[in-house]
Amino acid sequence: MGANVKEKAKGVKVILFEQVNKIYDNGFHALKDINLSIGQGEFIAIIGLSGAGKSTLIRTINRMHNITDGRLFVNDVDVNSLKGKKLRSFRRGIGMIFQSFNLVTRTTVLKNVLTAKVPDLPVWRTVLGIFPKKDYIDALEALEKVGILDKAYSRVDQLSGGQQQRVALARTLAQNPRIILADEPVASLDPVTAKQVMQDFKKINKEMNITVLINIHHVELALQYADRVIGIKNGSIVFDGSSSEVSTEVLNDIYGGRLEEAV
Ligand SMILES: Nc1ncnc2c1ncn2[C@@H]1O[C@H](COP(=O)(O)OP(=O)(O)OP(=O)(O)O)[C@@H](O)[C@H]1O
Repeated sequence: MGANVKEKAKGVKVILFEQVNKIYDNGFHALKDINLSIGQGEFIAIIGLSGAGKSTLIRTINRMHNITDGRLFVNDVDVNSLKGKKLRSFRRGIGMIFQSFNLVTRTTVLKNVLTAKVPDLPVWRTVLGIFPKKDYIDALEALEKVGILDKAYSRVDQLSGGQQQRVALARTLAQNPRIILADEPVASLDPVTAKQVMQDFKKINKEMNITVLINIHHVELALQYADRVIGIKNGSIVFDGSSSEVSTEVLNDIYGGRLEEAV
């Protein structure tokens, strides 16, 4: 591990950024000299103004975005060196949750969760929609973990936004990930449902020791549920510490004095 990386991570280190920069093709410098070390089982909220670089940061971890320079390791694998089959299998080990759920709404909850198994199955099984018994058990267990087992045979478009986000979470769990990246997972939910979904994340984090990184605009939720907060401003990390260390001063720095708009 590089000596210049802040030792904030607890437990076994699973994600390591060393002097990472990301410059988009249009020349925009979105991540600047990022040094970060993240341990297995941490629950981290990434906060910052719109356009600060939060999505770019988490999307480099599963190589949805390539970094421009520096080094990025996940479980000691140099992420930038991955290609083809190895890259696809690496991505499957990392769950990704989006604000928009990304579900097939005109089919059942169970079928959506089972799609997590598709990459591992022979084509004939996926074409016929025939999954091994173990896959059904995994999918039903994942639904149970997020409290919507009773909805397994409901169509997704009959569910509320919060329930749909839980289906997305169950689909990710059925992939058996060690890391979950969530990009604004509660942004389109009402405050009560947003809390319930944050509780789901916390539960799977604690019970399954899955590392969770969440980009989030709701500062109060970030402080309530995350153990560690990373503040990003103009592509740089300006705060990295425990939620209890996040003071008004820290928030004013992260949000450039526009704190009232953030909380
Ligand atoms: N494909 C792209 N090409 C060029 N610039 C981009 C691209 N994607 C993002 N950016 C720019 O990079 C910066 C960081 O974007 P990013 O989406 O990471 O911010 P964010 O903090 O997640 O914002 P939000 O909270 O609004 O989602 C923004 O200025 C954005 O316009």
